[in-house]
Amino acid sequence: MMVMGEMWSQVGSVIASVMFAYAMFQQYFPYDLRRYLSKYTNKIVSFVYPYIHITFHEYSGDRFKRSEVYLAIQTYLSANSSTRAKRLKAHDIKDSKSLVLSLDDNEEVTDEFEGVKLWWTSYKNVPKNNSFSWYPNSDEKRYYTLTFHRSHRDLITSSYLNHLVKEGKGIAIKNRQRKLYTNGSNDTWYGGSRTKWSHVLFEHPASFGTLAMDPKKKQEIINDLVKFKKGKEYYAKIGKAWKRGYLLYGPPGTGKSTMISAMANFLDYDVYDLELTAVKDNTELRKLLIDTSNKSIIVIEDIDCSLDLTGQRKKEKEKDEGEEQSKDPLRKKAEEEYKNKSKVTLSGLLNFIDGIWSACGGERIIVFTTNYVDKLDPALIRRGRMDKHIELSYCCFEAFKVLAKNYLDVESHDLFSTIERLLGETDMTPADVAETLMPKSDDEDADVCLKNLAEAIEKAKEDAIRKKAEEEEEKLKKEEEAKLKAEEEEKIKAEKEKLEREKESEGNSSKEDVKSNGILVKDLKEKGSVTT
Ligand SMILES: Nc1ncnc2c1ncn2[C@@H]1O[C@H](COP(=O)(O)OP(=O)(O)OP(=O)(O)O)[C@@H](O)[C@H]1O
Ligand SMILES: [Mg+2]
Repeated sequence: MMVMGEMWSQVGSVIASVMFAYAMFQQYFPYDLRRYLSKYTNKIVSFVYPYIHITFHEYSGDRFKRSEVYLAIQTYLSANSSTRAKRLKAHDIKDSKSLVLSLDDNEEVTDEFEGVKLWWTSYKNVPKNNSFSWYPNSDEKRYYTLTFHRSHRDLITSSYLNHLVKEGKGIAIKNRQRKLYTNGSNDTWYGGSRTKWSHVLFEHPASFGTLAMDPKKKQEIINDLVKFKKGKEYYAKIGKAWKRGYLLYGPPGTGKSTMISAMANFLDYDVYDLELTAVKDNTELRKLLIDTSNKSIIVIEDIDCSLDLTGQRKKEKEKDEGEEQSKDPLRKKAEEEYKNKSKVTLSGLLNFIDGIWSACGGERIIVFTTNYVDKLDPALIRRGRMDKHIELSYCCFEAFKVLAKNYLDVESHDLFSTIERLLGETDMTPADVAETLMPKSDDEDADVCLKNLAEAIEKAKEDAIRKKAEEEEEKLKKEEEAKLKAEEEEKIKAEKEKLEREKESEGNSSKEDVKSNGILVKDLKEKGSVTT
């Protein structure tokens, strides 16, 4: 026992001496000398140490975009090596059924390729931070290191890495879960800044089958999307970035947002819901764009609420519409928020849409929605930017038939002709029609719901007539008031003019007197009866 104790104390003192010597070396040897020595040490080490390391960082360049190779390695290792690793990280829940596992930080696994053994290690670098924080550091750098014997250099660098990236991407496509991304505020609650997009799984059930609109128009949109999806070579041939812009416009509740979901499901794309008011400036907008993936739809909803984007025309119209806009508190609030927070400009947004950055990756669809198409700057929605303009309007009979089939599973009914006539006479949004068609209890069957709808449209029609009459009355009243006001003003003006004229004529007559007096004085002077 004594011998063991002595041995440990000797080991301890050797370690202490080595550390002391190393500290002295660090402190007293000049940097250049240390670098020189380490160069030769590395050479000697590589002579006796036959392994090669390759490092794959998560972010290449200026942390603009996650490296695709890194992601492919992550997927490959998750699929192939997670059974062998001892420490794993559990990720997203796939289809809400199973966990996705990947290597934990600083964990090592082995892989084999054509009989050659290799080692993969995952690392996380946390930069030294002087201030203490309980919360995760946003500047963490992750990377994988691949280690293999130098005799297999060719096999690994040419065949293995290609095989790995291909496999990784293949697995990613197979496991692909569509996501709905959104850009919140880039400051987290603990003060750090993290990746700008955050996501949830995209699970909206809308499809073109359930979308209520004119079938011809619907088919046209579907054809357009199919052509776009298959158009990689065509776009390359004509020298255009592989992207397409859609402008969806129409009153609230006509299915603009629903159509975006239907498009995403049809194309099997991710959705990036871009909240412009949360984007600090044009640079951040560009960064967000670069950080979107291929096969995605980038959506900016209610683009008219972004004040500055309406450009010059807005300023001209401002006076006329100021009154009307200030009536809508929600709109006013959104506009104020935008004014306070965001410095994105119209030209920044135009660059976002068709600048050179938009070409990286390709296969992207950009969708704008608005309730007020006339208020947008023409530059923003011209063809080439917003290639296809789609109007979503009030519910027509064809659209109603789709809703009746969806909500009640009914394709024909006695009330259909009445509903067709009524829908032709009044405006009702698909959202209102859908809501009325939805059974509210188990007792409500198709007959009840359709009857409810007919009544609702009838009522909407009466309301519309009453509203129109009221508006007409209001208009007449205003016109009458304006007329009276104009007459009053005219009267006052005439009165004023009369007074001025009178004053003038009074002035003139006194001038005449002076003038005639002057003549009189002149005459008398000439006659010598007045002396000066
Ligand atoms: N054309 C439609 N086809 C099927 N359902 C529709 C349609 N339009 C509206 N709806 C129904 O009404 C609801 C509201 O529609 P949606 O959110 O798509 O309207 P919107 O045009 O985006 O309105 P807003 O301009 O207010 O954003 C949807 O959840 C959907 O159930
Ligand atoms: Mg909407």
